[in-house]
Amino acid sequence: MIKGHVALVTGAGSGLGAATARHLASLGATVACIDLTEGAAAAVAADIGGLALGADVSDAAAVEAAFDRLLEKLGVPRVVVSCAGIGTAARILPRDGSLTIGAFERTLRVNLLGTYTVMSVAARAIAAAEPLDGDGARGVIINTASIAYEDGQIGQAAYSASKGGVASMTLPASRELARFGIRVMTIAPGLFETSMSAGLPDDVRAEILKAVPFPSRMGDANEFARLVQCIVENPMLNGSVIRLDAAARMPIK
Ligand SMILES: NC(=O)c1ccc[n+]([C@@H]2O[C@H](COP(=O)([O-])OP(=O)(O)OC[C@H]3O[C@@H](n4cnc5c(N)ncnc54)[C@H](O)[C@@H]3O)[C@@H](O)[C@H]2O)c1
Ligand SMILES: C[C@]12CC(=O)[C@H]3[C@@H](CCC4=CC(=O)CC[C@@]43C)[C@@H]1CC[C@@H]2C(=O)CO
Repeated sequence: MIKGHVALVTGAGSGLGAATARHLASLGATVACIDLTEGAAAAVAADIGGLALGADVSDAAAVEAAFDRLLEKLGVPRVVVSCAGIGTAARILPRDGSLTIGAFERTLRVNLLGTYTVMSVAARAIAAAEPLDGDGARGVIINTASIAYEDGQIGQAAYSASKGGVASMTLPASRELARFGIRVMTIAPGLFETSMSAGLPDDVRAEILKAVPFPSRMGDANEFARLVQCIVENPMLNGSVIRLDAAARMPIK
């Protein structure tokens, strides 16, 4: 379902998404790269002979328009990987007494609604495509949560809620889309070396790394991409959330 097929990666302009787009291309897929930062998506797409699409995944109309262009240019993607997301630091009761409801809403809109929107638009197209094998497989959708969905730290209520929603969608989505031959899986990464984690203060990063048993280091984005490949290539992986975290359990803050 990779070599000779079309794949779609959101958040492909950076980090885990960019590594995944590159890896799928190296395995013979033609990859559409969606990102809010179209220039970043274009740089990756240019490197891998793919298609760059600028879209805000929290904007359903923008996602549909991007997907229409994808269908026109490349055809139906059989592998869809949602990496687009934001890391939000927002306490419920910040010291300045402000309310952080706007930060919560934005985080949920991008990380949860955006993931649902891409999954919905993609599933509609994949369900109408021809089956690829004797099982009747038509495609696989891989979403990205975070170990924060289970080990959320102080200041991560919004982020953890958004990732908890992504994780919780996995089983019902896989159950519903099974009849169309579409698998749904979620990866919950620990701490990986990307632009997003670069925003971690050094003391916070050091505390998190102390809680990473082995290998006690930040993950490499290519290690995330290799798990995507494993999921695509193993048809028995469906409806599950896989923690990719070196046995990490994040500390309280
Ligand atoms: N890096 C980590 O340690 C880590 C750990 C756990 C989970 N994650 C998750 O992995 C995913 C990828 O994160 P990353 O570390 O590669 O971050 P990153 O910031 O390097 O890449 C995220 C990409 O998503 C894009 N994006 C953000 N909002 C968007 C939107 N509304 N529409 C379209 N594109 C949008 C950004 O422009 C960026 O290119 C995110 O969902 C993140 O929450 C990351
Ligand atoms: C998202 C994640 C954990 C966090 O909450 C941080 C984020 C990087 C930017 C941040 C700086 C802070 O001072 C507060 C925390 C946070 C929002 C981290 C990037 C990846 C981390 C993750 O998801 C671990 O699984």
